[in-house]
Amino acid sequence: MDTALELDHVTRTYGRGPHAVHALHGLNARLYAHSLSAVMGPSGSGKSTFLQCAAGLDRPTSGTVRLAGREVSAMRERELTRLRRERIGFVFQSFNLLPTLTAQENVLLPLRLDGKRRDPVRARRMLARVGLEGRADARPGELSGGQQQRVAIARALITEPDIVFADEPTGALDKDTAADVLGLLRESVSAYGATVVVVTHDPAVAARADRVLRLADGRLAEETARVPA
Ligand SMILES: Nc1ncnc2c1ncn2[C@@H]1O[C@H](COP(=O)(O)OP(=O)(O)OP(=O)(O)O)[C@@H](O)[C@H]1O
Repeated sequence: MDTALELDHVTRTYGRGPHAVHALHGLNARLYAHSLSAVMGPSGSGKSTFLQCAAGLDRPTSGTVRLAGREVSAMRERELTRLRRERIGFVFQSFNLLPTLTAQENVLLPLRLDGKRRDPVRARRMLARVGLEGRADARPGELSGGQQQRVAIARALITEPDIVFADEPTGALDKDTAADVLGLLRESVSAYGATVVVVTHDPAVAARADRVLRLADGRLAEETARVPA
């Protein structure tokens, strides 16, 4: 199995002296390519900090983060911005679509920001893949929560990133819609070989993940791999 993401002795400390909080505390973790990993743990265990450091949105206080073999923790800001834009996809709990753009324009946004050719055929194909054939011209306000999250997933996948980070992607959805969205993330792994890391409180996500990493007090407390059926 190829390693997609490797965290080696990662510590992220907020504040100093007696008030210092170790959000991550010497965390060692490895996530594999072409699989769905869930990162879980109680509130305050370090999940958001893990995601921020892993995705190059924040820097560890010490330790190294390697994404697809490249040391993210050592990169300069410009290089990090490029890496996030080209090699990482993001999916958020609140969808984060631009309300004035159509579904198709939202999907094409990462390519537009990157100065790449905006290929509407590719966007429509991607929307069809996530079950939104025929809704390319709808604006987010005309779509349900589940459909908006599908657009967000299509947007995350359009650049064919090395890794997609999803932060509570089912958190704002009802149970059935959440199951659909989760099914779609699973399918992007099995059918298209995507690498997806979901940070979640939702046990239903963990149940369908290939691997579950449980954090406690900024450390890896437990790691379980799903036994193939
Ligand atoms: N900017 C910050 N300044 C100070 N302390 C912080 C900051 N961000 C996070 N922390 C602290 O670091 C610890 C880990 O926080 P983090 O948000 O990573 O946890 P989490 O597992 O994502 O929690 P939740 O499930 O509630 O979102 C907590 O004790 C939190 O209070």
